[in-house]
Amino acid sequence: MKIAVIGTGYVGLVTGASLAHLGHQVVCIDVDKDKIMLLQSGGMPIWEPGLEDMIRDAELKGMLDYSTDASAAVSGSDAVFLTIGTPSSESGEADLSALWSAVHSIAPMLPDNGLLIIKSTVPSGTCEQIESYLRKRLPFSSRIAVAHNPEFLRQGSAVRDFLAPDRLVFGASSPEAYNRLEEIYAPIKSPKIRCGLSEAELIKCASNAFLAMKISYANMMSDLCDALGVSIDAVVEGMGLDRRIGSEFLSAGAGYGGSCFPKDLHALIALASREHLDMELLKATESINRQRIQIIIQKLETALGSLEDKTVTVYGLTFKPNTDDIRESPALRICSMLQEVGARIMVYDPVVTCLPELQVDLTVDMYAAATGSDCVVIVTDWDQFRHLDWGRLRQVMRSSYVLDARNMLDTAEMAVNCERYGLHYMSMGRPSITPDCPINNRAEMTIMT
Ligand SMILES: NC(=O)C1=CN([C@@H]2O[C@H](COP(=O)(O)OP(=O)(O)OC[C@H]3O[C@@H](n4cnc5c(N)ncnc54)[C@H](O)[C@@H]3O)[C@@H](O)[C@H]2O)C=CC1
Ligand SMILES: O=C(O)[C@H]1O[C@H](OP(=O)(O)OP(=O)(O)OC[C@H]2O[C@@H](n3ccc(=O)[nH]c3=O)[C@H](O)[C@@H]2O)[C@H](O)[C@@H](O)[C@@H]1O
Repeated sequence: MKIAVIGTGYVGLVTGASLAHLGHQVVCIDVDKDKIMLLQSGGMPIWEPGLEDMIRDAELKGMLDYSTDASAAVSGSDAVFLTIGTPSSESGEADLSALWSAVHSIAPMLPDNGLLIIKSTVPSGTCEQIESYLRKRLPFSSRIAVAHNPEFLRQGSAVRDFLAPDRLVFGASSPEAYNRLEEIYAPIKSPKIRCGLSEAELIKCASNAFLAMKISYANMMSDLCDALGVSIDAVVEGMGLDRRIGSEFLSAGAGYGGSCFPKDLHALIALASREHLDMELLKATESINRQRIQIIIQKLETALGSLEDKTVTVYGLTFKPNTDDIRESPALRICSMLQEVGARIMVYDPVVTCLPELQVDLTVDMYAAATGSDCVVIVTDWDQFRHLDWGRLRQVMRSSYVLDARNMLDTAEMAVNCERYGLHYMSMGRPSITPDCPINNRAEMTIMT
């Protein structure tokens, strides 16, 4: 099929490349001329595992192209995907201005029998409004269909998630639209759900809100674990084995960030408030998430005393590992709060190596970033932090504290490192480890099969 993808960001580029990989002829379109020029000249605007190889392969086969001009690609298309950003507005509602601007500009280009597929995350009711706009605007509107096909990929595993999703959601109001979506995704064998436009929109927002709520639940429990001296690891492992609960998205730590959970929660709360509904559970989810940063600062102050004039090393800037995205990253909030309390900050991230707007020392070497430091705080769980040379780290540091704000390190291994190198290891909802205090055995759980 001939497919135009409008909006070549994280979702648009992955969607375009994956659809080309599945055998469709795809043109990715964006208003950002620099981005399109970069792609046309073989560059990559984002860093996402597996994406570049798939793009090069599709380009070689002549299945993937880029343009700033939507007209030819849209008018000759069997389907147009809209993958435009829907950020938070000041009121918390989704800002749909860029999406509507694209709808207005491509409406006259849509072919008779065309299919416009909204992939952006939008509040319930948006796609019906787009459909009725097109009906009024276009002469042959009865034969143009609108569909909503929300995207559930995660950054860092976007290609895998796109090609093997847990489910595909097809929201539409005509059999033709469902059938075309089935054709587009025919090679993907995941369960396919057919529903109305508004139901599809709500499936997406409710799913993100539920996942965020699960994370905040784990974080709330980790605070209780800290107070009781109990290990959150054993608690969530024991909870997660209950299939009704499941073990994913129960990792306690610095809280969720990224371009989606925070803004999708705001948008859902704002949508409900228009209907005079107070989404208390979601408000509590947000509040618990906000408190994570304060809790991290308190842990540092308990260990080091006043942070004024202390040097703190922040490991990880991105909102999660395996992406270069720093949108709404907890690390940025930790850096600004550390600055507020007068600490000097040194930062290392494996991918983000330059960020002029952040007034901190950013180095490209993990150990250089820790030199003279009073505490290393792991904020993003990049795999390479699992393989740190703890002896070398302790040698370059001024003091001996490590705060693992993602609970990514194995406590038994850290007990050995603490004893060997004189480190003090802290984490979130797990007993601290000091050089002279071996691991608390209550934290260990053995699963007998
Ligand atoms: N980032 C993610 O992991 C996921 C995002 N989503 C949703 O997908 C949507 C897109 O998100 P991202 O890809 O992260 O956004 P993004 O900000 O990375 O990309 C959006 C792109 O649209 C372009 N654009 C804006 N107006 C345009 C227009 N009129 N014509 C052509 N291009 C235009 C921008 O220049 C930008 O390149 C959002 O609704 C988001 O909530 C859904 C699932 C996952
Ligand atoms: O709508 C979206 O944009 C996407 O939002 C999330 O994907 P993403 O934000 O890319 O990444 P996640 O893996 O969900 O992580 C989000 C944040 O939660 C944090 N997190 C995740 C899991 C966990 O157990 N604990 C935790 O703190 C991560 O560190 C990260 O900051 C959803 O997982 C995707 O299904 C959805 O498509």
